[in-house]
Amino acid sequence: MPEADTAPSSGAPVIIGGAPGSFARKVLTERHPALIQQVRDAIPYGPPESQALHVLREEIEGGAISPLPVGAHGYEQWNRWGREYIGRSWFEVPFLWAESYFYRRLLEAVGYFEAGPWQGIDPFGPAKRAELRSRAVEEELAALDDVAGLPPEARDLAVLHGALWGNRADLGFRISSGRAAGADGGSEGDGEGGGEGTGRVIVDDSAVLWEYALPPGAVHVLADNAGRELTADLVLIDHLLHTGRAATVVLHVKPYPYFVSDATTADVVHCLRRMTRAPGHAAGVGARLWEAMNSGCLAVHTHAFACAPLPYAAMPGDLRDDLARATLVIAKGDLNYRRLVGDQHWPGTTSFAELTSYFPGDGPLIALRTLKSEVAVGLDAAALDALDASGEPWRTNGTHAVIQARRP
Ligand SMILES: O=P(O)(O)OC[C@H]1O[C@](O)(CO)[C@@H](O)[C@@H]1O
Repeated sequence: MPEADTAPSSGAPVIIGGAPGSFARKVLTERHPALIQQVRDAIPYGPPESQALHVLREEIEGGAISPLPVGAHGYEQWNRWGREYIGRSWFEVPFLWAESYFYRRLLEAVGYFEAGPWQGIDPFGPAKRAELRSRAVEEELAALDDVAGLPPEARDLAVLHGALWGNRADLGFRISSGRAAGADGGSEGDGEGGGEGTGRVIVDDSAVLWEYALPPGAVHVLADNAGRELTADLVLIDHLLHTGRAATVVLHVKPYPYFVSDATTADVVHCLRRMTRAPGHAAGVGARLWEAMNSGCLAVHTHAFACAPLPYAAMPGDLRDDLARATLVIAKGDLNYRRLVGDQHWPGTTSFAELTSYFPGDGPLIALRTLKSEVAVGLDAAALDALDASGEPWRTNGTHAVIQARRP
C-alpha cells in the first residue's frame, strides 16, 4: 500500500502552527530560530551554509514557505506533501507539517544531503554527543548497578520508568525550557528515572506491556531521542532480551537527523560505545546489546517514512508489513504519539485504542510519552477536569507522562 500524500484528518481540527498564543506558535517563533542559532554556534559552517541558515531564519520569521531546490533529496515527495502549503505563511499550515519541513529545510541549508564537505554531518551531533558525555548520563549508567540488585518486579518498573522519563531528555525541549543542552548534565533526580523536577504518570497501562511481553516475543521499538533517552531505551531493550520476554527486538530509528535529537543509527553506535566503556554493570549491558546486534537479536531499521510529516495512519505498505510482524510495539515520545493519534485537537477523553485501531499487528501498541505538545487522549473525564483546573500547562511542560496501551 503506498503512503497517503496528505494527513487523513477526520474527527477533530488539525493543530495549526500559528494560532495566536498557542504552544505551536511558540515553537515556530522561538524554538526554531533558537535552534538555527544553536547549530551555527556548534559548527563552523562556511559562507554558503551560514547564508542559507540566515535566509531560512528570515523566512520562518515572517516569509512565505519556499520549496526545496529542484533535484534536492526527496524533492518530489516533499513537493507533493507540501502542495497545499508551499507559498503560504509558516503560521497557517499544520503544525506537524511545519515542524517536519523546518527540519528538512535546515538539513538543506547545511548541505547534509549534497555531495560536498558537509554531507552526512549531523548539525545536532555536537549537542547529542555533549549529552552522552554529561553527568546525567554518567549517573544514570551508574544507577544500573543498583537496578541489577532489585527484585524482578522492581527491576521491571525501574527500566520501564527509565525509558518513560528518559523521554524528557529531549534537546529541543531543553532549549525552550531554558536549560542548557547536554553539557551540564542537569539531573536533579525525581526518583522516576532521570528527569527535571517531579513527574506524574497520568495513564498507566504498564500491566499490558508485562502481560504481552512473553517469550518468544518480537518487540519493535519506535525510537525517539538519542543520547540520554536512547540509553534508557537500550537498557529496556536489554532487559526484555535478557529476561527472555523478547527473542528479538527491532529498533526503528530515523534515517537522517530530525527534530533536534532524534536517534539515527550513528547515535545508536555512539550510545553503545558509551555504555560499553562505562564502569560497572552498564558495561555488561552494553556488551550484551553489542552481541545482540552481532547475532541479529537486536536489529536497527530505518525507513524514510520516519521523517515524513504524516501520521502513522498514512504509513506505506512495507513499513506496515514490518510492524505487523511485531508481537508488541513500543512507541517512544511525543512526536511518535502525535503521529500515532493524529496531530489534532482531540477531546482528552477520546479513546487511544480507537484512534490507533489502524495500527498493524496482532499485539499491543504501547506509547511511552512525556507530554510536550497539546495532543492528549485516553484520559478519564474526572482526571482531565482536575488537570485543566490545576492551571498548570500540563500538556506541554514535560511533567506529565502516559504509558498508554491499545490492547490486541
Ligand atoms: O522528542 P519528542 O518526545 O518526540 O518531542 C518532540 C516534541 O518537541 C516539540 O518539537 C516541541 O515540544 C513538539 O512539537 C514535539 O512533539
